[in-house]
This record gives sequence, structure tokens and C-alpha cells, in this order.
Amino acid sequence: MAFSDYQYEIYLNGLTGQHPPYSADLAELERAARRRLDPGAYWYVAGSAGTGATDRANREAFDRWRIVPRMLRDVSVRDLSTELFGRTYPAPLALAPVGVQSIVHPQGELATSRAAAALGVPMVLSTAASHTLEEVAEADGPRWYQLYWPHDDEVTLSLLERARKSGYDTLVVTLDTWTLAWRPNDLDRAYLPFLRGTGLAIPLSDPVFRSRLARPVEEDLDAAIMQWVPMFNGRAHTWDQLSLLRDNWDGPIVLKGIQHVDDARRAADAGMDGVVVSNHGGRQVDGALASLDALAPVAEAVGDRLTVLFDSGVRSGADVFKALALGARAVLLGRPYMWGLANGGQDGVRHVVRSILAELDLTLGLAGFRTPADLDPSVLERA
Ligand SMILES: Cc1cc2nc3c(=O)[nH]c(=O)nc-3n(C[C@H](O)[C@H](O)[C@H](O)COP(=O)(O)O)c2cc1C
Ligand SMILES: O=C(O)C(=O)c1ccccc1
Repeated sequence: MAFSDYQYEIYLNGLTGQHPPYSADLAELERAARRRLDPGAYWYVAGSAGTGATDRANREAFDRWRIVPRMLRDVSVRDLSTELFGRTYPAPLALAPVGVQSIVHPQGELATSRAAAALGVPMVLSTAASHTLEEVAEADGPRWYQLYWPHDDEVTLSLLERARKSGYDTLVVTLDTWTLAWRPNDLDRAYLPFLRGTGLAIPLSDPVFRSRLARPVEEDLDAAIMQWVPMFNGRAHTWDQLSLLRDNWDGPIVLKGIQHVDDARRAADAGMDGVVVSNHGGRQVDGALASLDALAPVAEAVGDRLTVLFDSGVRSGADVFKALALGARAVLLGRPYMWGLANGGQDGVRHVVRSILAELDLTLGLAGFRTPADLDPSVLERA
């Protein structure tokens, strides 16, 4: 089945009076999510750092590139399949690590993992998840694990061991959020989910972390929270510490949050396998450059040594096309699938992923290309 078939499916259902349950316009889906969610939860997801300048820059950077369609080519049958770290996936897309998903839907990461598994796209499970590594692994799809790197090596090793045992094959290490940035939307509501006990399922179920506590989690949750927060938040790691991860993780390691070519080169020198060019969806350094503007220089510098992934600001299949053209091997999708989750749990996430991949498939064909590998910067023009 082609991803573009989702378009026919929707039209054909309409002939028998079945109205689509979700909008194909993902901005409308966000508005619907906003109507359903508590303001604290909505703004936690929708919001960004500071004045929102980098969040807007992420979008404006996409708008500055335009696709140049080519005609009369043999592109009716297309192939979106993509190899990443020696494994073939159906499309150049993964679900970005998003913590605390139970703030938008009670099934949280369980719903997301089932939707991802059914489509075969990788889900990157956050360390700040509302369900454990083991629970999420019950959906038998491709699983990657995102580490918020604790400042306690034994806890770190325990998390890696649990991830490995539960079949997470790729480790994503997020570097840009070693402490939370200034986020006015959340500050004004004094809303920080993990201080309220959400997004702690992984540490609270960890035997080594639990052994650090004076009293069991069940008797003193607040003390456990206060033990965890400074363990993963507030202090940065340094390049020399990466060897701990390299020595204790057999599979691919991907550094997330890279925006400078020298950091990308350094990742390759440190024996890493990939980078995610990302500014965390504009949620960290307000005033930072658009992530898309960092992509082509990084891909040119290290594309032959590392798998270059991309996120921040992807809102459509056409955006995925542009990121691939600028050098990404695949993109991570962030907020849009949270709007799907808020509206319809597993089914809503499925809708968002299918919509983006259908549009990518159609855009690829209509622009005159058959596979993601056919794309390079020459297929775009500056607006
Ligand atoms: C509500 C929310 C929670 C997030 N939690 C995490 C996280 O736990 N770990 C992580 O590496 N990135 C996290 N991110 C960042 C995403 O992985 C991704 O980089 C970002 O959402 C991409 O930008 P976009 O939302 O504009 O697509 C989070 C983003 C959002 C919106
Ligand atoms: O909010 C975020 O962007 C994020 O990365 C995060 C960090 C800690 C807990 C939950 C989410």
C-alpha cells in the first residue's frame, strides 16, 4: 500500500457518508486539541522559550525554501523506504521523543507506541515518559530510547540496560535540555509536569534509582521527585563523558540538539553514529537560529560520516521534503503528533503520521521524484 492511498481512503469513505473524524489540516487539529485540553497542558506542548522567536524562525525558514516541480517523469510508483543505521524503515520519519504524554491523553506513550508500531515507524521514547520502558515495549514496533542523562553513572547504566533488554536498539542522547530554558507560558501557570509527578515512570521504576532513596517511592513520592530532578536537570555533561555511553551501548548512538558544524564533527570524532539537527522546537534558546538553517552546513560537513536527522518546525509532508532535500536522512516529528494524541489517542497519532506521509508521497511524485534519495538542494529555490 502506498502512503498516498490515505487520500483515496478519505474520499471513498465520504461516498458512503463517513465523515473524516479528524481534520487533514494539522493547524485545525491543533485548534481542536486546544479546545479539549487544560490550558496548562496545551501551553506546555504548544509553548516555547522566551518570546517564541526561535519557534517562529523554525517555521519561517521552511517558508523561505520553495520546491521546483519537474514534469513528464516516470514517478507513478514511488518508494519512501529509508535505511537508518542498517535497518530499513517504511519512510524517512520517526516520532520525536516527547515527554509527559499523559498530560494530553491518559494512554500517553502507550497510544503513541501502538500507532507507531502499526505503521512501522520508529518511536523515540523519552526518559521523561509517563509509562515505563517495559510497558511501552509491549507494542512491538521499532523502538529507540532517548536518554536524559543522569549525573549518576550507575543509574545511567541501569537505564541503558533496561532499554537494551526491552528491545530499544538506538540511543538518542539529548544535549540541549540539560536544564530547562525560560518558558513564560509555563512560568505564568507555574506548570511543570514532572514536579507534579508526571513523566517520572522510568526513574521511579528503576531499581538503581530506587536504591538511592531513603524511603520507598510509595511512601514518599515528593522526596523521590526531589532526588530525580537534580539528577537529570541543572548541570551539563561534557564531551569527554561520552565515552561512558559509547562503552556501554552496543547499538547506534545519536546526539540530539546539534546546531553547529564543529559539534557535528566532534560527534563523529567521538564515535557517535548520528546527530539530530534540532533546537528542541524553539523550546530552549530563544533567539537561536532556525534549525533548518543549521541543516545543510551540518549535512555537508559530516553527511559522509554520520546519519543526519532533523527536527524542529516540521508541520507537513512538504516540510519533510524540504528537510530531506537539505540533507536530512529522516525527520523527527514533534508537536503535530501530540495534537493527534490529544484528539484521538492511538487513532489520532495514526491519522497525523499517515497525513504527513501521504502528503510527502504526493509532493515527491508531483515534484517529479521517486525516492527520498533523489532529493538534493538543487530541487529547492530560495523564495
Ligand atoms: C511537550 C514536549 C515535550 C518534549 N519532551 C522532550 C523530551 O522528553 N526529550 C527530548 O529529547 N525532546 C523533547 N521534546 C522536543 C522534541 O523531541 C522535538 O525536538 C521538538 O518537538 C521538535 O520541534 P517541533 O515540535 O516544532 O516539531 C519535547 C517537545 C515537546 C513539544
Ligand atoms: O519540555 C521539554 O521540551 C522537554 O524536553 C522535557 C524535559 C523534561 C521533562 C519533560 C519534557
